[in-house]
Amino acid sequence: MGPPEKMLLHGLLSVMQKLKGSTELELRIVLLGLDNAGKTTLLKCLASEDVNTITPTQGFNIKSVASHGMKLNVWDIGGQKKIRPFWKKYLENTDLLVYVIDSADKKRFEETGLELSELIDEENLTGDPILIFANKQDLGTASLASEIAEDLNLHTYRD
Ligand SMILES: Nc1nc2c(ncn2[C@@H]2O[C@H](COP(=O)(O)OP(=O)(O)OP(=O)(O)O)[C@@H](O)[C@H]2O)c(=O)[nH]1
Ligand SMILES: [Mg+2]
Repeated sequence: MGPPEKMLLHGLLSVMQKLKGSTELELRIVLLGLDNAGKTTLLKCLASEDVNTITPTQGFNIKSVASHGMKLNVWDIGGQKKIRPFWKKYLENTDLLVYVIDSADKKRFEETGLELSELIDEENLTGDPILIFANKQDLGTASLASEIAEDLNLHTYRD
């Protein structure tokens, strides 16, 4: 697992522990985002698996990872346009949504922002934390997380 994924995992687990208390031992985490954002790569990093043979996800992948005394059931859903209508059905009973963005794909910020705003209207998500992951920060052309937040109007989202 590379340093960014380690930081992500550590950060999100401490947030989840605070939100849910220390009693919750199993969490359902769903990864969503446009195709090519890096969701499957993230899933494989979290599971300490090789990331060199990844192909676009046609349906979904699920992995269970033990970490920080918790069992994380991580769902990675394909982001291609034809799969997006099915995203909603994975949100039921979700503890955390991680929305992954390719920070270097500026021409698709509008598209990813629209998909995100549709997800946020889903009632299955009400009250659940959402983490927006500005992925591919290693690329020279990547936008900063703060620029993405502004582009996607994240400040307009509440609760
Ligand atoms: N440079 C760089 N490339 C990355 C990073 N994460 C993923 N990639 C690359 O981005 C491409 C897409 O990665 P995937 O993990 O397949 O993306 P995905 O979101 O699962 O895509 P779908 O399954 O189609 O929804 C692959 O070529 C990855 O190697 C990253 O942090 N940096
Ligand atoms: Mg994938």
